[in-house]
Amino acid sequence: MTIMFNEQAPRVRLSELCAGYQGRAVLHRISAEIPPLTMTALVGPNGSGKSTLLGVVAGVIDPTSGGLTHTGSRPPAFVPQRGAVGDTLPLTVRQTVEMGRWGERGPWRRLTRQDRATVETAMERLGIAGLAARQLGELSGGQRQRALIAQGLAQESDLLLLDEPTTGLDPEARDRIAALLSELTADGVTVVQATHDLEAARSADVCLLLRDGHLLEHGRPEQVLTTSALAQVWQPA
Ligand SMILES: Nc1ncnc2c1ncn2[C@@H]1O[C@H](COP(=O)(O)OP(=O)(O)OP(=O)(O)O)[C@@H](O)[C@H]1O
Repeated sequence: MTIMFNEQAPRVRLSELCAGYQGRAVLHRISAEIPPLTMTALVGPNGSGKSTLLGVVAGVIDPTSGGLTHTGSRPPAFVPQRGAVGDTLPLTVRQTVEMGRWGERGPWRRLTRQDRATVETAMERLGIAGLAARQLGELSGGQRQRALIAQGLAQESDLLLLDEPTTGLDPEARDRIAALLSELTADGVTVVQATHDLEAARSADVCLLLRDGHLLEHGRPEQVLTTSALAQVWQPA
């Protein structure tokens, strides 16, 4: 199925893509397009391959076969699941967010005034400017999550990939992030999030429903999030 919301080429095109880990096949012949300037939600039960697919789009996992095409000129910004990042690193919130600028600054990592302004804005947008000097390890899970999202934002990519960005957040923080992500798409960013948050999936422009590494459905939320899909994903037997 091809979904085009405008005349522009898809930001990412997957064709017959397969991927996995050391001989273990996880994704099976995934063909899909991620339209630009939209929010795409990856949904599916635990272990269905959402994180793996994000990792492939992020370029941290190589496909074993099939094609992956990016039309953007900038590398994607990838915000992995919080559990994948050491919570005990001796870093402040500001230092964590500053790491988002390293890709631009190269090996010397000397930040410009503009970089520092970008970092400040990213922290403000996530509501963590007041925590800038705090150690990451002293924060609550939700605060750390927001610091990692701010790091992704600071990369100023046109493609933001987030793995479960709202998991473990309180309703206020969840709403803040939902609003931020829709602002970003309006500002020219293509957003892809793996999510178990039904509200986030419903508010996406496109949903990709995965099960056992296969793409079952691909389309608008109202087409994809059917009663039976919801029963599989949100109330697993
Ligand atoms: N580093 C790894 N090495 C080997 N197998 C892995 C690795 N990471 C994930 N897998 C396997 O790949 C499959 C898909 O996992 P993945 O994390 O992509 O699913 P998911 O849909 O994101 O799940 P969840 O909703 O639980 O986050 C699972 O069977 C998992 O055990």
